[in-house]
Amino acid sequence: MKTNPFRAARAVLFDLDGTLIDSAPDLGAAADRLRTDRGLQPLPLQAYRPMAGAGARGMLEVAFGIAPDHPDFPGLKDEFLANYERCIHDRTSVFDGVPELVDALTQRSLKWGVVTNKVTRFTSLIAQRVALFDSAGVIVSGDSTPYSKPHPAPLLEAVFRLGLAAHECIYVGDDARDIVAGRAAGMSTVAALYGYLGSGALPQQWGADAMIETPMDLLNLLGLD
Ligand SMILES: O=C(O)COP(=O)(O)O
Repeated sequence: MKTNPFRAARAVLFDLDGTLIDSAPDLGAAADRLRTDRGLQPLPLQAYRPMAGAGARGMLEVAFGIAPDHPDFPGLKDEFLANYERCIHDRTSVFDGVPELVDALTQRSLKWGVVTNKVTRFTSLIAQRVALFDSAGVIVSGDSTPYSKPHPAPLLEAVFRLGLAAHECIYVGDDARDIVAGRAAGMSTVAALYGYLGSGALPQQWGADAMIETPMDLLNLLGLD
């Protein structure tokens, strides 16, 4: 009989923005500041929220409707990142249920970690300020390897640092690119439906092995509830 990969897991790796932390209010505020500094009307947080998982690219797309190939993009991106650094933890919170989930994993001797596309400059500020991350076995950022998700390299780096094999790990994320990366790395994947998902996303079509409505649903999947 085939082993259930969720029940045989030895570690759970998580995406950061939209999966462990609700950073959309600060990301949106940093982008909206660019608008108000230019005399434009502020936009509501709901406009920014679905795109918060796409970092600067997503926020500038909402604030100004521009893509990375636009000539103004690099300058606006630098200004956005400076704004974000100033407000990075003002309104950001850990999603309800995440601390309990992480406690349950560590109590059952499962390792856990973070694989994010956020660059180290910001990931480390958040890790320093949020106690949850003290028990993380590994934190891999978007610039920790030459590639970022959907490339599997950051996930494989996390697996290597944990001293495990990819098939012993689960990857949980709220974006199609998380599921693509997890599958390419040879992990079982879980789509976090409570996250940002991306505008107009159809997570049922991402090819994830499972979907969860809340962080604590993961315990049931792992057979730990
Ligand atoms: O900042 C980003 O690009 C998104 O970060 P994430 O991978 O934790 O969702």
